[in-house]
Amino acid sequence: MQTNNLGYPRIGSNRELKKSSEKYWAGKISVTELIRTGVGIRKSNWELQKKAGIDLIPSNDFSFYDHVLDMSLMLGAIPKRYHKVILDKSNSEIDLYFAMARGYQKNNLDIKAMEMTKWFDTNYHYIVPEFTKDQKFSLFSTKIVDEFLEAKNLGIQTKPVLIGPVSFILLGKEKETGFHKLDLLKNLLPVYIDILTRLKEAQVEWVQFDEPFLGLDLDSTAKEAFIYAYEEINKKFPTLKKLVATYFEGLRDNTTLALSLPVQAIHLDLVRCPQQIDEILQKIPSGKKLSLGIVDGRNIWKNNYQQSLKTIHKTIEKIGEENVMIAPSCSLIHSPCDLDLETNEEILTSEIKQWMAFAKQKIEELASLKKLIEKGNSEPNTTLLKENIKAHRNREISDLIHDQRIKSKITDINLKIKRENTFPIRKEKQNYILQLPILPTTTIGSFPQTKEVRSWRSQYKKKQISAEQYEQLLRAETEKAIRIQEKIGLDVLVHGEFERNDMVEYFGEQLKGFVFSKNGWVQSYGSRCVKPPIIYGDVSRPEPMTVQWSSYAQSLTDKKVKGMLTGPVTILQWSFVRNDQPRSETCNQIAVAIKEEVEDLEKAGIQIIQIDEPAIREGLPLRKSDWQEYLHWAVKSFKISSSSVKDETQIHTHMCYSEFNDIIENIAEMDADVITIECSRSNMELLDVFSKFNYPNDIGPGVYDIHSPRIPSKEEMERLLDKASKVIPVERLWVNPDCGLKTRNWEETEKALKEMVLAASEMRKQLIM
Ligand SMILES: CN1c2c(nc(N)[nH]c2=O)NC[C@@H]1CNc1ccc(C(=O)N[C@@H](CCC(=O)N[C@@H](CCC(=O)N[C@@H](CCC(=O)O)C(=O)O)C(=O)O)C(=O)O)cc1
Ligand SMILES: N[C@@H](CCS)C(=O)O
Ligand SMILES: [Zn+2]
Repeated sequence: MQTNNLGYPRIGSNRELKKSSEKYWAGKISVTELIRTGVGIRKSNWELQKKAGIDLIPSNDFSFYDHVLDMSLMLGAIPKRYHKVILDKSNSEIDLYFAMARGYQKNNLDIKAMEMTKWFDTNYHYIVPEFTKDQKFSLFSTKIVDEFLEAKNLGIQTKPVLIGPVSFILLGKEKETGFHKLDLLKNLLPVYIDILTRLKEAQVEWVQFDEPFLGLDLDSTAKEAFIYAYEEINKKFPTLKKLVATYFEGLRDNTTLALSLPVQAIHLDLVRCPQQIDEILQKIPSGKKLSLGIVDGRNIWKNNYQQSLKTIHKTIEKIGEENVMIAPSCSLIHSPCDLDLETNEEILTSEIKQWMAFAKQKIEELASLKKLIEKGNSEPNTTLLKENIKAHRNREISDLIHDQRIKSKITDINLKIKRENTFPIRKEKQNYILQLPILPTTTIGSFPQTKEVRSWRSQYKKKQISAEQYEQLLRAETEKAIRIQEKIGLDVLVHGEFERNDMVEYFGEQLKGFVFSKNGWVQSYGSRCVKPPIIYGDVSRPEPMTVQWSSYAQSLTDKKVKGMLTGPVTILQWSFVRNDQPRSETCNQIAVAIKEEVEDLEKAGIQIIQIDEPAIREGLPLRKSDWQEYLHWAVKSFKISSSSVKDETQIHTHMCYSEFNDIIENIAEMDADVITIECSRSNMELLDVFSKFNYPNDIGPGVYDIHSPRIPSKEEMERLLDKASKVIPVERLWVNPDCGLKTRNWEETEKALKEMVLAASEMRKQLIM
């Protein structure tokens, strides 16, 4: 039996990659230094896995920004607009790469970044490959071969990882009409053959092809594409060991297809879909290897050895030990690096820590399971097993987890899940109270999280400044934000969220049932990381969480200040969630906590409250047949949090990164008085579905992209508003950016918002004429 890893976190255990990349972008270090950081991270990752005893160690799992973008570069899928970047001789391959990821504004060039979207149902974002009708592919980057040789020079034989040809195409977007992206497969395969030829020459033994789409609903064209692609590859490389990795879902109706592919091994996600193993074992052709994804790559809980051993033994019995690999369920890029770095008892107590495993510990778990299989119950293996059983038993009976009062709150039949009156009645009452102009202007909540703001928090956490000093600094920053918003002329103000390290972590820190890591960073996109809170027990709200900030901001101005909360589904989705009860139950508990906060904000006189739910779409199961069950509890949780206010209180929600076509009815069912959405990058196309469905409530389509430092002009926003007003009646339109402004600086923010307010007033004038 072999241990197999699908991918290791590439940010470095102290976020070395983030720090280095940001310095490189700021011109503070050279390309050589940046590359050196990459070399260091790869070396340490490979050595760690080798030392732990992993048999199949991945290479090419490192990326300077995103592994899908790496593939586009490798395959020469470089959109024409970036070709000018290569023509500038002072630029290297990595500058072209970053231009595609982040846009390029230099030397009289102004090129927008490629689109970014969510990686399946995770909080990781990838750069979307772009395809044209006459798309050509050719080997552009040899990174995969170079990194294999780099490891080999260190004496480590690795298994290069790449995205399989079908998933690569399915991840991309057709930038023109008149063709189907899978038509491109025939042109793409010769480049895969070229890469595999070079890898074979370099004496690669195993190659991992990631094909996560095998876990999704596939039409017949996609199914045929899988067969065609792997038959073509196998014709050329019959003896090269090919492992097709599936993850994030079970194979279900694609089982026969996946097992029929002419490859030596298939990887299964047995955490998401443990039950698939029985069908697979019945259908697997003899001699094919199975990689059992039994260690959870998406969560931080310790593996249950007894359960894993049962699955491994069952598989060995059926297909023989020589055909079995054990692995994490998916790449470990979704796990934080190393639990051993969590040494602060005040942040993470040893009682809870003993229930957990980060990436390094998951690697060690695989090695331990292998020992337990190979050497049976002899010492020291019995100790390994006993310790694991003890940790699980300790968690099961811990007093920290269960709270009967919380359990009864969520089953309370008096819990309101519907507003008192319908939207038209509420709107009339809100108009009367709020007295807002037509096309009201607002922002999504956060204002620049400057270096200073972050360093105050860091000093406060390190006890270098007192709680009073920290609060005073944040109050001053909040007042500054209020004055700036007043000067710009926005209609509905926000307090700016300066007190928040992150829109989820901040709430987690104040809720019971959550713990935190100090260094448990996970890549979100490029150099941006998040530190997901860990939900270990029943969730409740001991005290108000945001009321003092919203009330303070409201006390500074006559304009309305919007209260700002993160919704239950987003808190759930962007946390590591307990695995001892259904997610829906945890979500309901968070919903009750948010409801209590909403009620306290209302009592404190806050008349507009926004409950952000940017992750509601991301949480949608990958298989359509599972959608309704999820949507039922997700929407209900939002409604629990938002329905107990009076008609006059205006509830907003905000969603970014969302493709609403499939779920528009459920969005309508959430019944927020106002929804703000990301829209500018799609040129308002996202609004079509709201219009087609006759979405009944108010909408604020984002009129500019906050991910870019570019300042939008008044005219371009007017054009977008004009376009929006053709599909949504102006009485129901709001004017706002796409998302929060925390990643921008003040200069960009002020300039862009001034233009936005001017665009709105221009539109109002035209309406009067
Ligand atoms: C809206 N988005 C979010 C997602 N998920 C979340 N959990 N939160 C989100 O907001 N998913 C979808 C999108 C993804 N977008 C982003 C955007 C920006 C970031 C980001 O900027 N991340 C920061 C880390 C933010 C944070 O937690 N900051 C902390 C700690 C800051 C820190 O590094 N401190 C230093 C010391 C600093 C000093 O002394 O000057 C340290 O601890 O070493 C804070 O502000 O306190 C990032 O840096 O990557 C993420 C996702
Ligand atoms: N209120 C949050 C939402 C981000 S999705 C912000 O403005 O950053
Ligand atoms: Zn957003």
